[in-house]
This record gives sequence, structure tokens and C-alpha cells, in this order.
Amino acid sequence: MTILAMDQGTTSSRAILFSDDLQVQATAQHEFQQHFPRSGWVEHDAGDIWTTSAGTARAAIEKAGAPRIDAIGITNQRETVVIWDRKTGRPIHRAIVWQDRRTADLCDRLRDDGIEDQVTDTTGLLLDPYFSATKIAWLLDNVEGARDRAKAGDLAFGTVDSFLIWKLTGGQSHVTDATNASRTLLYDIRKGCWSDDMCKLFGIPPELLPEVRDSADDFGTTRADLFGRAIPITGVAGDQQAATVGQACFRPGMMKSTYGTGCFALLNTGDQAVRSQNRLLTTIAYRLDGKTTYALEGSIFIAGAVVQWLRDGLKLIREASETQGLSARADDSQQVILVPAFTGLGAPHWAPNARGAVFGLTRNTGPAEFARAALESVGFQTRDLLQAMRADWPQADDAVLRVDGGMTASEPAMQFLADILGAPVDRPRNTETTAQGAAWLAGYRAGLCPAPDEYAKAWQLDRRFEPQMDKDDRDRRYSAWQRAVQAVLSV
Ligand SMILES: Nc1ncnc2c1ncn2[C@@H]1O[C@H](COP(=O)(O)OP(=O)(O)O)[C@@H](O)[C@H]1O
Ligand SMILES: O=P(O)(O)OC[C@H](O)CO
Repeated sequence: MTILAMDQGTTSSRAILFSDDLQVQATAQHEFQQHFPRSGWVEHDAGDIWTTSAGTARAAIEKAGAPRIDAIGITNQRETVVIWDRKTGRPIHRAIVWQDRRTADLCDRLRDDGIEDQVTDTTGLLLDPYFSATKIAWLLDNVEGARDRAKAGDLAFGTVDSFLIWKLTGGQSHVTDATNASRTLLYDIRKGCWSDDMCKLFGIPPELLPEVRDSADDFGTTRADLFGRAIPITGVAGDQQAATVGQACFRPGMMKSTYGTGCFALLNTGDQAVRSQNRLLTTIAYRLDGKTTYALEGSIFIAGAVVQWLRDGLKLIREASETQGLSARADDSQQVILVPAFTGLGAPHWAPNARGAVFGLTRNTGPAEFARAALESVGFQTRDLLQAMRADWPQADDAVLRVDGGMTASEPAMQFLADILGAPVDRPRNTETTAQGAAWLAGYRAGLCPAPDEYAKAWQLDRRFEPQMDKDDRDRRYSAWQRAVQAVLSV
């Protein structure tokens, strides 16, 4: 039995074939072009999204010796908006990517109207251009004739999962799953349906919207000519939610944090949609067998990207892994703090105009101290998130943190994370947690993979990082970080 996971990310499309015991059989990856038509705008060609997704799927199947594929799971960059013509399947514009800030003014205006509380109550999100609704509104208002065509039911909106399913099924299915719907600003996360009020507020004709299904459900069957036979699509989740599932964070209080370019932390809060008082997001972690599990989410914009900056910006290293040896040589008597607010600060500050700063420089500060400060900045920011989660939901005190993503290869970064959180950090053996989550969802629905409890038992630890810093030191260092962040916010 073989399951194909299609992982459509911000910079590349990947395909991973899994056996039914969820071992990786083959992978393929293809980067695609990013379009930046103006400052703050980020677009993808939806055609590229489709061809690289289908192409990597074919390549992975070929690499594995063309096994029979029994089910497909899809996981995707979230919030990104595609609108296409239902008759021709042609997108009416490039996809507007989650990072795109073009609707910042619209969000400000809506906030000035005093509606943010209502929006947060319904959707669990904030009025920020990050989410889909204002991007949809922008397309309807800026592509000629789009609003009329949308009202007439001629157009379809989808997040990337939905667009891929449409293409895979040859236009037979216009569907999405609850996790992706929960990122649009249009979905009532407590009632589990599209919200008429939100559609009115953002001016979105409901005719545009896909049908919302569970994360493990029947999403349609692929065109037979694509991969040799018609294959059922039975699992879908946004990539951060798929990683939560892949990490088997099925119990309330379990938390996963993915350290790629940025960092996304999701804390399972069970059947409680916890309303954050600290500007975290309330989101759907997954919906299985009709039952919704919620999460609190915090996003940090710069995690592994700070290491890229050491490499490409400062040219202090040639490869990310060199930070390990370099940071070990840092002078312990120096307390250099780097606040990497290169593109503003994300949760819990949401300060888009903040910019980075370095504190505590001396004449002896050199590359080693910069490398250490860069790795530590990721730990400090995670503590900001955990602190906010603890304030929102007291059970978070006992959270178990499971980490994944490229930056978890960094032993010093993970050790400092445990030290500054004062809590253990678990790194799993499996590094393909996002794709594995999608594969498990598909396999679970198709009857190939075990129920959550059984699947959770198969999760294997690679290394647990135990906190080694004493409490006074931890508190002192964290206070210094907080002062540095306040300084950045006040400039
Ligand atoms: N050994 C390492 N030490 C520190 N950072 C690392 C290391 N290996 C990779 N990274 C960082 O991890 C990030 C890549 O992780 P990945 O999960 O592939 O991200 P994404 O999916 O966002 O592209 C890069 O930003 C890189 O700087
Ligand atoms: O594609 P990634 O891994 O950068 O993830 C993007 C997130 O889903 C955005 O919310």
C-alpha cells in the first residue's frame, strides 16, 4: 500500500511517497518563481503551483518504481488565495500569497470601524493582511468584471489545497478542509460553517466558496490520466496543522513548533476554542470524524531566516550548520541580544513596522557572538509565544514541545530553546512531519492507517533537550530580551 503526500509550500512543491506504516519511499521537490510586483506584494503563478505539484508527484512515483498509489493527502501553504473560472479552470490573476501586505490599509480601515472584536470572536483571527478575506476582496475589486462574475457563480475561490483538488479532479470537486477554511477570516470556527456576517463584512459573494469537509474525508478522485489510474484524495490540512498531526499532538496541552524560514507554534487546546487575550490566533488544529480540535497558534516571521542573514547578509558563514561551531566559541561574558524584526514582529506583538536591532555590543564582539545571538533569538521569541499561551490557557504550563523543521538540526539552538523555556524540547526521528501528517490523514480515511492513539505510539524520539540553565539566569536573560523588544517597539 502506498500513500502520496503532496506538500505545496511557499517556495517549493514537494511530493513524498509513504508506505502504509508511514516510512518514506521516495521524494521529489521543485522550487518555483516568486513574483514581487511591488514592495510588500508577493504573488505565485497558480499554473506553476499546479505544474510543480503534478510534476513532483509523477517524479516521486517514478523514483519509487511506479507503485500503485492507494490514497493522496494534500498539505499546503495556508491563506494564499486563488480565484479561477469554473468553466475554463483558468485563474483570473496570479495567486496572492499569505506574505502579501497589499491589503494593510483596508485592514486598518476595518479596524478603525471597530469590528476587530466581532471578527476575532467568529474566526479566531485578527484583522491582518496575512489572512485570505481581504486578498479575495482585492481581486474582486481589481480584476475587471470579477465581482459580477463572482456574484453570477462563474468564479471559484480556493486556498491552494482547494485549487489543487480542482485541478487533480478535472474540475469535479470544489472543496477544502476545516483547517484551511479556518485561515480565511470567513469561517465560523465554533459553528463549523462559512459565516454570512463575515462574507457581508468583507464583501465576499458566498457563491465563490468551496464546500468544507473534515481533514480526513473524501475530497474527490484524480483524473485517471494524471498518475495512471484514478486515485482518491482522502486527506487535506494546512501545512502547520498537518505538522501538528504528523507530530501526533492529539492531546490537549501538546504543542509543536516548526522552525523553517519562520516559526509556527500550535498548542492543542482540545475541544475548547480558547479566545486569546494576547493576540495569538485561535485556529482549527484538525477535524476528524466530525469532531473539531482547536489550537492556539503563534507565528514568528524570522527563525531559520536569521541564519540565512548571517550567511547571505553578513557573510559570516558559508553554511547554516557552521553556526554550531561558531556560536560555541562565543564569549560567555558578553550578553549580545539580536532582535530579528527584519520584517516586523509577529505574534504576540504584531508590529509590522518594527525593525531589527542588536544590543550589548563591545569592542570584543565578533562573528561568534553574532552567531550565538542569532540562534538565541529564536528561543527568546518562542518563549514570548509560550508565555502568551500560558496567559491565555493555564493548562499550557505543562505543555510538551515537539519541534521540527530545518533549524532543529541546530543542537545549540534547541538546547537554548529548552534552557530559556525551562521545559524539555523533543525532536523526533522523523523529519518529514508535515508530509507524514497529510499521509496519515489520507491513510486514516482510506482505512490504511491506524486510529490516532495507535499512530501516536509510533512517534519516535530522536533527542530530548533538557533545560540546564538555572532559574535566576533564565529569568535575567529573558528580562534582558524583553527590554530589548520594548526598545525595538518604541523606536
Ligand atoms: N544546522 C543548522 N543550523 C541552523 N539553522 C539551520 C541549520 N540547517 C538549516 N537551518 C535553517 O533552517 C531553515 C530551512 O528549514 P526548512 O524547514 O527547509 O524551511 P522552509 O520550509 O521554510 O524552507 C533555513 O532558514 C536554514 O537557515
Ligand atoms: O509554506 P510554508 O512552510 O512557508 O508555510 C506557510 C504557512 O502555512 C503560512 O501560514
